[in-house]
Amino acid sequence: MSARATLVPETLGGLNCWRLSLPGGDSLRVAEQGGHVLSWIAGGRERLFLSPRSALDGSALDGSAPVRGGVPVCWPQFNQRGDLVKHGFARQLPWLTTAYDLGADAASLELTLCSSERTRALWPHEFELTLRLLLQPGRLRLTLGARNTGAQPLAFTGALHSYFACDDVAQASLSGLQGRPEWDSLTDGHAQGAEPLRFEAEFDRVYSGQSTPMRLQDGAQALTISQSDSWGDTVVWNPHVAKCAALADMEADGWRRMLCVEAARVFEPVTLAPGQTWQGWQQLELG
Ligand SMILES: O=P(O)(O)OC[C@H]1O[C@@H](O)[C@H](O)[C@@H](O)[C@@H]1O
Repeated sequence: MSARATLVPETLGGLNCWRLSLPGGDSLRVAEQGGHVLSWIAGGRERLFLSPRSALDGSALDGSAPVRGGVPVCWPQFNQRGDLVKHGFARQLPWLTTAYDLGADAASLELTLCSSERTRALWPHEFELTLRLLLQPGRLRLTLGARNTGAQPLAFTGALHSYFACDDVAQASLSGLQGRPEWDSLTDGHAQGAEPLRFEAEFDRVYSGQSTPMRLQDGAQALTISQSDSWGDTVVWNPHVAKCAALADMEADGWRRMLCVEAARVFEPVTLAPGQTWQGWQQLELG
């Protein structure tokens, strides 16, 4: 019989996690807190950035310190575009593990966050949010699904806020956003995406319009990042020196080792009628 994928519980700091591993060596570490992917090892190398100063002690559970790195699930609000806590509450609440499937060449894990007294105190809506992680050799697909389980319409924005590991972001480039409408949140300027993007200063921009696969080149390493059109926007963020220094959960030179490329819904909220569902994915692939 051929070897199959494994799913093993482990802890990181004070967080309950799962390690999902393929027989070929690729693996994923996911925390139940936030449904937060903390690590993706593919091709023998860590592909996600996780700040060593990140709060991994569960302090995020009181809403004060989300984990810095990996793939935070920002929902039901992107950034400060609403009355909720920045980037929404989903990244700071405990999720449940609801399904898994362990094959020889593929494995998946599903985590779910449902509305509760705690979420209703923050946001008066009934919902079911699922994150399905599909791991294959050299590839990870993250699919976020939202269902309105209440009797009233609900509207949300959000993101899969992926932090990619870089050897040196100042030498890295991101291509695939050429010509897309660009909004620079630092200057409030509008332009069109340049080809390729480079990161020599603080960078915080939103690209709207139809997405095509992007390629992150970091030295000899390349990653193809794609997303479903249901997201609508792509956010590219790097804090650079000064903003990084203001983030207590980042090391001084942490900005050099990361680039966020986020599948996002920023400008136009998704509205779900009672019973309606929405899905959006981001896929990461070596090469
Ligand atoms: O520090 P946080 O809440 O995780 O947010 C990080 C960044 O997230 C990005 O998505 C935003 O575009 C930035 O403006 C923001 O600073």
